[in-house]
Amino acid sequence: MKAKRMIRLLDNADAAVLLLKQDKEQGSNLSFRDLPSPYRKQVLNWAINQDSEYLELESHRFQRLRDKRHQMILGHSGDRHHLQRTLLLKLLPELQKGGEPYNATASVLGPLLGWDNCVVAKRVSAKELDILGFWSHGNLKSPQHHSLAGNAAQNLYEGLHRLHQSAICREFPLDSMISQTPSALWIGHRIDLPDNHGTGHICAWGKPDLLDTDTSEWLIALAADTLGAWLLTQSSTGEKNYEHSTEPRDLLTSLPGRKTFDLALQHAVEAYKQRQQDCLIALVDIHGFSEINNTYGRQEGDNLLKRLADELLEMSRRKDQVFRFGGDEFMLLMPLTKGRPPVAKRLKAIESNLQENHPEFKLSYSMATLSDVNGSAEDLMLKIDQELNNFKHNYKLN
Ligand SMILES: Nc1nc2c(ncn2[C@@H]2O[C@H](COP(=O)(O)OP(=O)(O)OP(=O)(O)O)[C@@H](O)[C@H]2O)c(=O)[nH]1
Repeated sequence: MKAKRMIRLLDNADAAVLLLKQDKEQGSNLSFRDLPSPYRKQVLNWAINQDSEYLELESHRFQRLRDKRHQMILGHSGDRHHLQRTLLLKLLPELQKGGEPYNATASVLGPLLGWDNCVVAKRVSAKELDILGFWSHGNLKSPQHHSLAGNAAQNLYEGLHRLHQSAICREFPLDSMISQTPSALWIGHRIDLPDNHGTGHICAWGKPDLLDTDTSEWLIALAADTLGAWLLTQSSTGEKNYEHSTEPRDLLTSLPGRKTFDLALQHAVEAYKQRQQDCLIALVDIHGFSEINNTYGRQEGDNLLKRLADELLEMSRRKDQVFRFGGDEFMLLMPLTKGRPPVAKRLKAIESNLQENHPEFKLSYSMATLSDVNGSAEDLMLKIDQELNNFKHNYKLN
């Protein structure tokens, strides 16, 4: 077939096509002619003067087919709008089906990326990963459990300011998944939820087949955000199934009481186990409150309890909860986002506010996080009780 007739046939193809005969341009289709002129020059220069199998330009990857005299150059577009649409149109129904979401993400993202391997992992503890989605050379593999130590993704979870990373596989000889392909490129992206940075990560390694590295990174980030958003909707609908307390609020302070605290702590423990959502619990007690009652009368004691309840609510963020645990004891439950909130400093400020009317007013307090006690509610209560006793004991000594 004559070159011109052939090229006319390819005019409506999405791929950009350029035909050369003995290094002379024979024709090109519309998609090729639509490319910016510097691109076209670069492609022509590569086709004539260079031998590499592929040429990657910002949004295209060019490949050549040749015999002794002819060359056909084919350019595939890594058009991001198209990729975004494809990812979302495939991934959302897959997630909706209700299967394992990490695996669903790997099953859609793997073929779309076209790298040899694509992993979607969940961090199950500070030191361990579950590889729940593993797409490798065209197949989905069974889940695996891995230690985070030595894993290429380890840096993504450390410090948490590094959302994205790329490296060469040989840099991670201890990572058994990628050590077989030492010269391959590895790229990874962390999955973040608003209250839980580092829920998991997505990575790909091997030879990029369809997309250039930039586009792959961008697509992985999009998949990570989509999966993160999905996990978030699941966890909030999950919370709707939680048992709610029917305990009436405390009449004096309007705060929820001890039974509600027990339930809230149970929920916090579940969130810690499922999503590694850590939480700080603080027990706050008025030091020598019976003395205050005796000196100023119970009415004044009541007023003080109300003031303290208001101050504790004021120092709390939207996600924190304050409970009247009983008598002059209050409990704070604070999901952790960026490290520990300065609870002791805030309690000192409350103390000095209330000392304006009652110079003898002092608070005793103790606190612990779920991660301090490996997620055990019982150990947490024991720890904060013990520490409160120590605190009070120290007051008496001073
Ligand atoms: N005004 C008032 N007092 C209360 C209320 N509930 C409990 N109390 C009093 O709070 C006091 C708590 O006593 P303790 O647990 O010994 O506490 P404390 O005197 O602060 O002693 P330490 O905590 O060891 O410093 C008791 O005197 C109770 O009668 C209330 O609703 N209003």
